[in-house]
Amino acid sequence: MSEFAALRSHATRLAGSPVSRLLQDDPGRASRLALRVGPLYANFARQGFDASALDALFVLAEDAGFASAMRRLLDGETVNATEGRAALHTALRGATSDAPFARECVAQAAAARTRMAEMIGHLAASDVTDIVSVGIGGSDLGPRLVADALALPGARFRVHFLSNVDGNAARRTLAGLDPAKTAAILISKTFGTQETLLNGGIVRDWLGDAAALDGGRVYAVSANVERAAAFGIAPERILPMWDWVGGRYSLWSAVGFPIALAIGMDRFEELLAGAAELDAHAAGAAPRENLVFLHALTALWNRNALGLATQAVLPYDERLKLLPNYLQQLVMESLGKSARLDGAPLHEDTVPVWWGGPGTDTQHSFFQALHQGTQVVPADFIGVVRSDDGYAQNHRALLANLLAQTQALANGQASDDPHRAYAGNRPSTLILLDALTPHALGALIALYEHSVYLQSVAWGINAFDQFGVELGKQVANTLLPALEGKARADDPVTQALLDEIATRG
Ligand SMILES: O=P(O)(O)OC[C@H]1O[C@](O)(CO)[C@@H](O)[C@@H]1O
Repeated sequence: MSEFAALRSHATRLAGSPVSRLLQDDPGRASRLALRVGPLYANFARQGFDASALDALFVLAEDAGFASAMRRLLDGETVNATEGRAALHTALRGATSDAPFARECVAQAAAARTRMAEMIGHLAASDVTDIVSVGIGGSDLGPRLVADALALPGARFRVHFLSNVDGNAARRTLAGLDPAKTAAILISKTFGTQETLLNGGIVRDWLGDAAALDGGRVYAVSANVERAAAFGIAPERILPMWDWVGGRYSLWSAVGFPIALAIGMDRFEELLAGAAELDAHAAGAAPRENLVFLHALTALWNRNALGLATQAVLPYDERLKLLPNYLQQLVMESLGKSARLDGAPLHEDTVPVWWGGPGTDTQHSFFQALHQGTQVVPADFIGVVRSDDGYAQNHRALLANLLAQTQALANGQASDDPHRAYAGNRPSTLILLDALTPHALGALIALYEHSVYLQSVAWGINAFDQFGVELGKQVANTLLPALEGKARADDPVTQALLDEIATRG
């Protein structure tokens, strides 16, 4: 029997044992299924596995080679086999390997940070007050999340993010900004992304003569210096990216330039240190004490043993409201695959659909479905123990709601009235940050990065390519002439739609 089949037989055995019963039968469960790593605490006691199912999960971890896979990642081996590359985002935040290539990458990352700090100093000495960061996907979501989560009132720079090719995004972003006090950063690993080039052009034109102030107010972060230079950005204002870092794993690199501008270089370094703490833990902790292993195994349990098709992420902190958006790319672009590394088809389901939003708002939108819908949705609840917002009563209410929801989802409540009955047994993991510091956020994001990687290892897929997004881009390019009326679409439905647009346009 395969490890996955073994998991399913445990799920069948446990079908009549809801989480509330597992907790009754095993009073030590609430504390035994909890782990702490630095600023993170995670409790898995409300997930549906018992001790022997957990044993089976750790057999899977052993057979899939979780520990050696972590080592291969950190040592810079070619874990992105379909593109023949390493995925050394860990080298951006600390020296966790003695492998020569990994050490060389650590040095390159440090040199880029030094240049970035110099640029920040230069901007700080200017009269620039606002920064427009132009990028999309991995060149946007991470910086946007972290800047939004950690920027403090009264920061030296206001940082704005522009991603969508919809011109309304540019119009809204630039409204109210003064070109004489604004600098722009174009972030694109390839410097070939349609959205970023179009929006970058809009911002450059909007800056007008101001673009040349202070020796140049348009910066780039890219692995393609030639294309960035052809766009008109001087090489001394181009920070590097490398093919050994995937876009969605790149916020720790110079892609984090807007983060460092928003929160300061010192706090950016703290963010990296938090991630490095998780890197060391993931690579060094024993399997049973390894938070990353347990998080990944829980995801595999819910997906492959229980067959649950979606996963919610519910941050109970307004500052983390963009975390679900960020995780959607990290998880679904990494794990949305149907072919194994060797090209063979997969016989297990891979990524569930990730979705979510911040509590308590979402309690008043989609939580009804979590409590009484016919689909069981496992959830990661994320809370912050200490808050410095100055509203202690609100914070207690926030935490009370967080704890109440996880409890109600797990335990349910019987009623003779089916409309008022709660089935319970809805799995969740509760992750608590001591406080929302750069260090803790770095650790949290690294936890998800490594959990995603280990899930890919269990499924035998590549977490670091994204060929699935290419076809749509190619088709869109072929349709540009059709939208100008200069060509016809090959596809009859698309042509009918083009005709409709032409009639109404
Ligand atoms: O940084 P680039 O090259 O502009 O790419 C942006 C994003 O586009 C994608 O290729 C597809 O969404 C992502 O993987 C990437 O993060």
